[in-house]
Amino acid sequence: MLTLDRVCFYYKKGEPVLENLSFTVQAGEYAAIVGPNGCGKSTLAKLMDGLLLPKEGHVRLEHLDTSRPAELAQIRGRIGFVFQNPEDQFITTTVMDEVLFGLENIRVPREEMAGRALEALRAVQMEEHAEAMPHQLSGGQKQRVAIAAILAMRPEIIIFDEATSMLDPLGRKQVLDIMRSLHRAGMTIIHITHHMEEALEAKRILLLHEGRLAYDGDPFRFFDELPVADYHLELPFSVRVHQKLRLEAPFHADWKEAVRTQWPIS
Ligand SMILES: Nc1ncnc2c1ncn2[C@@H]1O[C@H](COP(=O)(O)OP(=O)(O)OP(=O)(O)O)[C@@H](O)[C@H]1O
Repeated sequence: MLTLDRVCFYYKKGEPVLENLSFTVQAGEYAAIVGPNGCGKSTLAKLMDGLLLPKEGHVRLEHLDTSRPAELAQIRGRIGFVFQNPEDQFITTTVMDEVLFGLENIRVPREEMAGRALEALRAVQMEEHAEAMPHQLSGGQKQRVAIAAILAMRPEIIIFDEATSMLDPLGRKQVLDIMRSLHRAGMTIIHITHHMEEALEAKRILLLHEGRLAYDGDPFRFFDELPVADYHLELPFSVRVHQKLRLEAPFHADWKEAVRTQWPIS
């Protein structure tokens, strides 16, 4: 359970980015965090992972608190972070080394390392590329390697911060499929995204607006009841079709009635 308790954050005093933010993400949840550009989504993600510390309030993973230096490393070990640009994370020369590097950092016993790395590469269908150079892979493959490097460390929560935004449709689909299957396997997924189609995948949507939570709940109610355009967000295609059909439903009802009166079944 990851809890934000009255979190306030600013980069520059007097210019708050997040104000008095409180919510809890339960183990096994799949939550999307959405909001207009610059509303503080990435800042929130970094606070959740302990990359940034709140100016006021607390971020806790169960009883561990990011503001206690002795507990921060434990929290960071239990939460994985996938960035927008996987290349920012690559520092070694092969895919396998990239995954092993993370394991070395968290001091996994040497005899366990190769097995864990292979298992993680298999989970993202990249084991055949273990000896490839990361920089020669496609965008989607690079992001899958970045995910494997995180998976090998066996986190409980993975935060995807705009992790699909640089990918082509196929790469995006592959990463979304991985997120879905990780969620099915019990992993807690926090997905920060601009893409409302992707947000629809989540079971819960949190909308950030002007440093506060403007919505926290079901994705269907979110798209149905909220003036989504007011937040500079686009409705997913499927929701637009659904709303259009619903608007036209009276016409269809009349049409059926007209058919029934014109050609009554005797
Ligand atoms: N390192 C930084 N130093 C100073 N200000 C920053 C820094 N990082 C972000 N900001 C500012 O904090 C605010 C929130 O930024 P953040 O990147 O968290 O928003 P976001 O919702 O993720 O944006 P986007 O959707 O454009 O990625 C913005 O006004 C941004 O300019």
